[in-house]
Amino acid sequence: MKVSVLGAAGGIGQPLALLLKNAMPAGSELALYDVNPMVPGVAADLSHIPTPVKVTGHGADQLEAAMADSDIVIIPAGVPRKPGMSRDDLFNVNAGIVKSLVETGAKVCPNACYGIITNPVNSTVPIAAEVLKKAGVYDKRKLFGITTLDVIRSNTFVAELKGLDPTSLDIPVIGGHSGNTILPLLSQIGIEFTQEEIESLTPRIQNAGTEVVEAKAGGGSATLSMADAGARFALVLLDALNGKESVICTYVEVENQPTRFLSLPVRLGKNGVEEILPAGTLSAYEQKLFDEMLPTLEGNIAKGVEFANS
Ligand SMILES: NC(=O)C1=CN([C@@H]2O[C@H](COP(=O)(O)OP(=O)(O)OC[C@H]3O[C@@H](n4cnc5c(N)ncnc54)[C@H](O)[C@@H]3O)[C@@H](O)[C@H]2O)C=CC1
Ligand SMILES: O=C([O-])CC(=O)C(=O)O
Repeated sequence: MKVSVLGAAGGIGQPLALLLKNAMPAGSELALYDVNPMVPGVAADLSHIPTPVKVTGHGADQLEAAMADSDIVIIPAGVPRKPGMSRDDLFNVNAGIVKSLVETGAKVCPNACYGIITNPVNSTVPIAAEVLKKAGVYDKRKLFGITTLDVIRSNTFVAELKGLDPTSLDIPVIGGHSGNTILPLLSQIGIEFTQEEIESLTPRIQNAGTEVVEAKAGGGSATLSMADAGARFALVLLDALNGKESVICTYVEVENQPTRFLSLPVRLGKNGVEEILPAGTLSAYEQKLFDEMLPTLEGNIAKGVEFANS
């Protein structure tokens, strides 16, 4: 299988490529693309690690070669937030980047699965969907917004609070990937919380990205934890394409839901999305937050669709 990473010289791209180089199955290929001219050097650097994964580096004018025949395309290309910015403030720059990358993918890897990391994810995934649709190659089973970081943060924060092993947790997080659209379902994991604990954990999870942006003080947003989350997602998807199914929360096109795109638990298999699972029963608190965030998510989706079709 071939995985391409677009934006591979960046803060997320480099550690993500490292994690993939060390964990992808023997015989697979990792193609790294970036507009930053150092990307062949990132590939040369990684290629010295003795794992049976071939790494290639592709500079600005080699996007087609990087993406050609990819089975999975992971996109962290674009600008990150600085303190005081919302993810939506990145739209003007990042929407065009995602649009043009996916336009090329539609030509050279029409059957690829896409994992979108570039923010604002709530809008960049609908952009990718519309671009692929226009090109006549859209398969909604193969387009994902990567929201795994929200899940691993939830696991970490709950484990810290309750003195548990974080690797024993897999907390469902539904909705989208920004502020109040991120909805962890703490009522579903068989752990007792006081309402006070829930009302402190939930906003901490929703604002965890901002916590990192502020702590980095102008130096960017989460890169290392996102690389870990991105690698987890890509490896689960690779396994699924190879026949080993898993369930993971991810932002996909859905049916019979209040919005066209939503993060839900999804069963991944050989064709990408095999089944979108129900969110299950929400507590009254979670249902209220879900209902309240819908207009924001709907607006983010509409903005992406409009941009892609303008
Ligand atoms: N989905 C999620 O949970 C998360 C998403 N993000 C998002 O990921 C994106 C990347 O973040 P970082 O890696 O920290 O930024 P960065 O600035 O360190 O790296 C971005 C890379 O993209 C490259 N790039 C820019 N335009 C490109 C193009 N047209 N084609 C290919 N490469 C291009 C840059 O040269 C740079 O190497 C941001 O939009 C950020 O908001 C960040 C953390 C979590
Ligand atoms: O907060 C940001 O801008 C980056 C991001 O999406 C996250 O860390 O969840």
